[in-house]
Amino acid sequence: MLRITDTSLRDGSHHKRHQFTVDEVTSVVAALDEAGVPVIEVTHGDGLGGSSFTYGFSKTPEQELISAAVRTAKRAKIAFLMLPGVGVKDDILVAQDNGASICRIATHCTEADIAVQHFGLARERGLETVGFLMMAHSQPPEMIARQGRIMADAGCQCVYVVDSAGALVLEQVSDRVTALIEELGGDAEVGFHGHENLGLSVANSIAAIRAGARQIDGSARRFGAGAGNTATEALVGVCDKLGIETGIDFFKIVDAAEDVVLPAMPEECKLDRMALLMGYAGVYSSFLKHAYRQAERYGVSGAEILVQAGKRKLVGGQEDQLADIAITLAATVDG
Ligand SMILES: C[C@H](O)CC(=O)C(=O)O
Ligand SMILES: [Mn+2]
Repeated sequence: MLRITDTSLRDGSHHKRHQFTVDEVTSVVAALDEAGVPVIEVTHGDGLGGSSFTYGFSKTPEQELISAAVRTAKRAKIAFLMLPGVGVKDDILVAQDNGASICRIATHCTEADIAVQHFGLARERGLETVGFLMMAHSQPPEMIARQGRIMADAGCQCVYVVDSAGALVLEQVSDRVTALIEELGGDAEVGFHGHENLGLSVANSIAAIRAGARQIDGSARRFGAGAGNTATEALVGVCDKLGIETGIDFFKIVDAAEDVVLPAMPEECKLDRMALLMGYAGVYSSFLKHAYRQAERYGVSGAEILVQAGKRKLVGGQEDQLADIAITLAATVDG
């Protein structure tokens, strides 16, 4: 059976500027769990320890949100995300003490080696592990495969191709999934995490599944960074039609997305000019809200900030450079 992880309570945190409340998390987890979603990810958008000046402060401490999710879920496992250096090893232990059972560790797709200790610790403590190779569009399949090998050797049980910029197009997804499967040869499963910036997240997820991916991320109502993620409810419907078993009830997930998740969103995730530009220029989806903020602050074009971010090939963690770009643009306009 295909395993779908719903990440609306983690990737959606970017879209909500990390303002989730315990009540929202409780109602979303209850609805997703009732629909049969097997894994629900809950964390600050930038993972454990993300609440900061760089990424934006959380309204509610994420460990409280994780505890609330664990208390609420009757069947679903609760996962958390961590980026080595943003979160630290102790954060993993606290999340486990709070009842989370899946540790998802994300690195830029050329830097898997920074996660070796974290995978080791997670496995030693009996956590299930998932590895995220972020910005996977920026490297060819062979590099993704090499980096996946580092993660698997460190104890990662499922390596994800993460299309952080929503920039991958169909075969570019399956090529990367195939390269990973060939490299890992059963040492770890392969997964896919999509973004909707070029309108392809469901199609890309199906391409990944057809290439052999066994775990796929969705977000109910696409609640995620940029134009959002693969809509869990749409993915479930498409899988039903293709005879791919997910264990999720289509009618219940459609209701959950509309009646419970949508009210927790500040607004729908839009496939608008800014989001399309991100997919086209290969810009990290989580930069969207930061680009809006810097555009407003310095009176410059948000779209131009994103284009420049693409030219500079910025990666997650370089959010401060968006301010730098905005200041440079403002100086150019003034001069
Ligand atoms: C920390 C990022 O938001 C992880 C992610 O969801 C992505 O790269 O996409
Ligand atoms: Mn994402």
